[in-house]
Amino acid sequence: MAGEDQLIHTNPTNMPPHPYRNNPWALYRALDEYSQTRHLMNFKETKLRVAKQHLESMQPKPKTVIEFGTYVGCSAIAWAAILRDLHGPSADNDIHIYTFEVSESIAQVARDFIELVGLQEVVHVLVGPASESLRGLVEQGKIAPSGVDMAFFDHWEKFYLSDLQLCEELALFHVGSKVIADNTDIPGAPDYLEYVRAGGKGGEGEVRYTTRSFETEHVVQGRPNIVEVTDVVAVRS
Ligand SMILES: C[S@@+](CC[C@H](N)C(=O)[O-])C[C@H]1O[C@@H](n2cnc3c(N)ncnc32)[C@H](O)[C@@H]1O
Repeated sequence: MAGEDQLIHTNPTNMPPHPYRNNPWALYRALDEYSQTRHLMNFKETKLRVAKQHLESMQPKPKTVIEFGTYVGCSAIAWAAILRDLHGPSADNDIHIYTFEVSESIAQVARDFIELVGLQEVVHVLVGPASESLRGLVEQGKIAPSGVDMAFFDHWEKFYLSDLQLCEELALFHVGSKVIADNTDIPGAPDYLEYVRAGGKGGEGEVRYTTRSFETEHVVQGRPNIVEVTDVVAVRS
């Protein structure tokens, strides 16, 4: 090999490794930092900390997360990193993040980031309205009844309540599952909050919840932003 051929061969292999390759937390932090000065919708680090504590306290350890609203994959990458930290990298084929994004072009950015950090076996991006994607996963047997350990709501707030009720209809929760929701205060999801604060639909044999609003260090419109953490305390009988 000589001349041009040699250059082509050695150049890429001599390049320094990409700083985010196989490093989910480094990419999450870089995106979070970027979001502090530029437009990027993401579940901020100060809020993620609250959610992370809840996930770490779960017994048994959570393995399956569904996420409503992927955008560029920042929070999906964080959920996968948290689960991998909890179970160790050898458990990659046993942990799953299913994340739903309506925009194909945005989903492609997320897939590229997910691949860059080496999480393509763990994070599954599904394109289309979240409710349709979720039904599809259940029909295909990819998510079993009682198979969701945590559901994260971070798409458009008008869908929070109906999509939570779809999870109930599909019997996805078990006692101890968590439902975490962003932006319930601003822009606001009042019907969702009213529902979880009432403990659910009510009535014999229905899914029941307890819920708490956690103030975070992330300030929006002069107030600490809320993360709503809801526990499933009873499932449909
Ligand atoms: C706030 S961003 C998600 C941010 C992401 N969870 C993160 O923290 O990195 C909301 C995303 O939800 C998507 N979305 C809104 N409604 C949706 C729906 N019904 N089904 C699927 N995706 C939806 C939007 O296109 C947008 O990309």
